[in-house]
Amino acid sequence: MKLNPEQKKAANCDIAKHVKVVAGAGTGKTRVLVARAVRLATFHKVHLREIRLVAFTKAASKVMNKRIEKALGLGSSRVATTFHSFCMRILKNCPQSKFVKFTIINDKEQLSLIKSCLRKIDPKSSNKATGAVEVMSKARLNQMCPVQALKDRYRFDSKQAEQLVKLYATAKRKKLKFDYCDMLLEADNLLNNKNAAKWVVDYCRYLLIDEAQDLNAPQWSIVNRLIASGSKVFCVGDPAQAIFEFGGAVVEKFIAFDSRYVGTQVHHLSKNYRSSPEVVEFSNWYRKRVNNQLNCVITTRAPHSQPAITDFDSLQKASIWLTNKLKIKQLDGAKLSHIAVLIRVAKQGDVIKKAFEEAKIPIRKKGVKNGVRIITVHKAKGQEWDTCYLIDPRLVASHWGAYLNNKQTENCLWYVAITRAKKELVICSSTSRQVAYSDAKKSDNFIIDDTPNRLFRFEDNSITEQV
Ligand SMILES: Nc1ncnc2c1ncn2[C@@H]1O[C@H](COP(=O)(O)OP(=O)(O)OP(=O)(O)O)[C@@H](O)[C@H]1O
Repeated sequence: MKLNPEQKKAANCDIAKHVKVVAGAGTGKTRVLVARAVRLATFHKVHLREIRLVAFTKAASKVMNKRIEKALGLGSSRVATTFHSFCMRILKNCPQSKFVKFTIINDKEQLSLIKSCLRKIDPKSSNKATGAVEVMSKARLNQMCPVQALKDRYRFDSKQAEQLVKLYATAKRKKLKFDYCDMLLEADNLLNNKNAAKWVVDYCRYLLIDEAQDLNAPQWSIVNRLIASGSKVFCVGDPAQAIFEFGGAVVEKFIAFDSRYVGTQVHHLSKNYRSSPEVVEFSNWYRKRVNNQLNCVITTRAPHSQPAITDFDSLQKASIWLTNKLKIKQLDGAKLSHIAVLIRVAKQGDVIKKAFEEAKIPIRKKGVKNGVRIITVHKAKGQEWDTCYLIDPRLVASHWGAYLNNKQTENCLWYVAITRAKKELVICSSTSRQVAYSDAKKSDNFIIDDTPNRLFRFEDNSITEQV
């Protein structure tokens, strides 16, 4: 695996120390993480069983396992895993665990379980099922009281809220099921037992963590307990890409990691291997908006085209314009699988999908490889495409302000979105529509509207070409 000198220094540094790699998008953090795992196994002869690489999604862990396999020539490798399956493995296999028979509840089971609990406390409230699970999980992950959270959100009285929390917990236990939140919290509980922690450390003497800026409080607690029992941590992350605040992520813990564990080696990577200089210049401006202290990056890529912003007053119009653009690209022989449309909420995707389907533009899904990817910014994290179209969150039918995060998280989301583009970046914006951050006034400018003119070109929103 090719590494530049900075990357090599990080991947090969002292294995007796904790390491933190903090760097911008596209600088090869994931590559360094995989290189570290390979180095541990080859140069230091660490048994693969003792190396655990924690990725943010199943897809990311699959890619990492493939790369490790390629480098080590193994038949199969399970070094990389998600945090949740790591916890599940601990709970199922650790001799001190009481949960060896438990399995993960799937979305359908969870919904029907919570609905039946809601029916018992108030037959009219079963429509609150999806929201109620989210509210309870978020509160638990943020170490807040789920009863209070339910009361605040749904105006349940204390008795009803308490009853719901209890009924749901008992129903899950009875069925020997865990939800995602239980897995983290129970694994964390288990590791409070020193013997259990010692047993687990044998399977993660070297704990490598991707996207560490998005770890939540229980995940950090697990990491801290493992460190206390002897694990050495190598974590990579980027505070400008902290986009999972709603899931309880605490970026401050990643920022403070080296102060908490004195002696931690800190590395920075400055070269971007993903995006053209125009995209990098554009994204560096956003990076500074997130945090002026963060280092900007320089690129190794060839120039391409300046990012474009096109203005629309409705999502329908933007979808038709996009359809036309993609037809032209298809005629020019572009591979549709190298193109992504990045949306904020699934509802935006429904409108765009409908327009593409009517125009017979293939959309990437199971069985369709050469199709355009329509994907939320959250899911797009860690991925890259030649061309990215970004859809302004203001371009939705109604309630457009309701789901926006606070300003800081919005800035991070834009940084993540922009930095997925390798060559071409087009923003379908809507300056005529207002937007409200959760922590600011409606009259506040949305981040895109503040972008300096020198960093982008305006693109006409009319459909001129006949396709
Ligand atoms: N030394 C290198 N030589 C060639 N290509 C590289 C090098 N380092 C990274 N790359 C490529 O750059 C791209 C970005 O790398 P990677 O995904 O590891 O970055 P990242 O820092 O994890 O990005 P993000 O923060 O966006 O997830 C990938 O296509 C990767 O293969």
